[in-house]
Amino acid sequence: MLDVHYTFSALDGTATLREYPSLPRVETKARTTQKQELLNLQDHPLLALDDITISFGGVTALSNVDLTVKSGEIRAIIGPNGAGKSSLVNVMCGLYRPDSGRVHINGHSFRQVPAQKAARLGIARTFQNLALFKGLTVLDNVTSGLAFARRSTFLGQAIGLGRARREENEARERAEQIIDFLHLGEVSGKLAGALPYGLQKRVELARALVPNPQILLLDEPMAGMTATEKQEMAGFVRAARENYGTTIILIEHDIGVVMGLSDRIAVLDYGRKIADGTPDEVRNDQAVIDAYLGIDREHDEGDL
Ligand SMILES: Nc1ncnc2c1ncn2[C@@H]1O[C@H](COP(=O)(O)OP(=O)(O)OP(=O)(O)O)[C@@H](O)[C@H]1O
Repeated sequence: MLDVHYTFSALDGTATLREYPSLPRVETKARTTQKQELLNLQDHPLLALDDITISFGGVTALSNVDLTVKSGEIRAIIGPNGAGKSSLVNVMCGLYRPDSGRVHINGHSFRQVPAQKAARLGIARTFQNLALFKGLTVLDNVTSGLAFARRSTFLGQAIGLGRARREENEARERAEQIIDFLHLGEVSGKLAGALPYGLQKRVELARALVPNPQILLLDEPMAGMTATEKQEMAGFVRAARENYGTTIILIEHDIGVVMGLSDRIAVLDYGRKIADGTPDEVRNDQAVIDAYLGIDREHDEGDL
């Protein structure tokens, strides 16, 4: 059962023990070396963002953001609307090129992650808005998640011979396994577009899981769901980590779900990372409380 209980009652103003202290801003080599040492201390994170800044016109969506993601953890990114969460995920998967900073994935370092190679780097993602093939069955949608992993040529696939036929069968088998895993067996032959919204979101999760990604980016996987659907989805996300060892990075607005599901949470506000730590650390962080409640500290000394 998920712990989805979250209140602001534990506001005792305790200073947050950040897991990774922020580094003094020292330019050039000294800073790079310090950063490297810090990264090494963190169990060799599977993914690390190093000093990412990106602007759109006059809007700075992300400002000097650092983030590490350890192998096998469930890592949430939260923050008010417009805080920069989607931009951060778009930088991780190569949709956005930051103005400065670097992305480190599994020993590779990029200014811009090559989006077309994201699958080969072990990254899969889901989108904020559903992006299913509504006129295809659930099974076909889930199988399509392996399209980039297959090695046979388009012509070979079209005429269904040799390696292409074998890959097709393997893809179906793998899709069926994931469909069972996510309890979608009963709707496997139905058109995705005809399913209730909550199930469509689960089909999206299935399609993202089918290539067995090392890192799964979930952009608001529970948006628009009922409380029960959210709990089910949270259970499946956790099960994916337990069963397949998938490292999960998720953006989610429902703080209760995030607190119960995540190992560590990074909080963004106006493009800056204002807190980073365990759910308990973040829950008690005054900057986080202020960001969410919109408190102006100079003018509000009273109790909450
Ligand atoms: N492609 C883009 N073009 C122009 N502005 C953008 C683009 N992507 C993001 N932004 C701007 O960057 C800022 C951060 O947006 P982003 O979508 O990353 O925030 P968010 O935290 O995901 O917000 P929400 O919770 O509302 O989805 C916003 O001001 C947004 O308008």
